[in-house]
Amino acid sequence: MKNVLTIAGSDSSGGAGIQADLKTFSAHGTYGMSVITAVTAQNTQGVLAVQDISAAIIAQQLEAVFEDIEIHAVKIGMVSVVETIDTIAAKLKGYQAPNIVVDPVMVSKSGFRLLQPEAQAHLISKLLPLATIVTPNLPEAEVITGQKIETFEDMQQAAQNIHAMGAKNVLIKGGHRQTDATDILYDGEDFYYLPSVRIPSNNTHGTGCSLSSAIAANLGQGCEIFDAVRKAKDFITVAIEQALPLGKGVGPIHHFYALYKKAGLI
Ligand SMILES: Nc1ncnc2c1ncn2[C@@H]1O[C@H](COP(=O)(O)OP(=O)(O)OP(=O)(O)O)[C@@H](O)[C@H]1O
Ligand SMILES: Cc1ncc(COP(=O)(O)O)c(N)n1
Repeated sequence: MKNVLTIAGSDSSGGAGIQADLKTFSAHGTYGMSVITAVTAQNTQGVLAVQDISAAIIAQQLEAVFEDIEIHAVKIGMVSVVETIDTIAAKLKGYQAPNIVVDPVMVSKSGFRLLQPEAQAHLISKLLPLATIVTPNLPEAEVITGQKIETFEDMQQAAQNIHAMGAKNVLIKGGHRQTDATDILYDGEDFYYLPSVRIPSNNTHGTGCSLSSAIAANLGQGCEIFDAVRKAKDFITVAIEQALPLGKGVGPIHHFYALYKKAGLI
């Protein structure tokens, strides 16, 4: 059994954040752990409030898990503020954490800001150089690079620019494209297209969180980067196809569909 850690915010409705990450780790047969950076009061309709956790408690959560349990991969999601980013960067460096997946969460699907504007540059300078892979969606890639992204060529250019900022691998996600949902992986040498049709679903809450967690679980289990991303893309596509129409807004995906199906439970 491999052990995977998520460092992220809590989503009370269970569709995104820590809850999505832990479900994804379980669905991949890994042992999941969590360091909570912020608590959000959130549901399928939006984010009502956020309370950031203090840097001291974040540091202690990190110490508690790293001092005790071997960690094979780490996923970083919502980091909110500058102090949180500094704490995470220092601790991950100190513990020489392997297989770090950075999901540069900035704004929720419902439009709520989950990363303070003054923390954006900090995320780029402190977390990207630690990343085995960084997984921006199109708006996040636009903020990180300062360029407009519309075409596949734009996505490739953005991936190269983000790679130059220190991330070993870059996955530009295509979930915000109009025509399809093709993602592009860049490993510093080659581009790999992960094509997908656009599934006409409203229930895509937490897709980015779950994809990055699936990549972390796959890396923790020993996959090479392309395989880790390809398997995660297959996982997320099925989970979106079988998404759950819960709540009055953007519902969650079905993390366990593939597992239940294999076990003959559905
Ligand atoms: N409608 C869709 N059909 C097929 N795949 C999708 C769809 N929406 C998202 N995806 C896929 O889900 C993954 C997450 O992409 P997306 O761009 O939605 O991330 P995100 O905006 O960071 O997600 P979130 O902020 O909801 O966590 C990508 O692999 C993307 O291609
Ligand atoms: C705690 C937390 N982390 C991340 C997201 C992004 O997910 P989405 O874009 O689907 O709202 C979120 N809504 N909440």
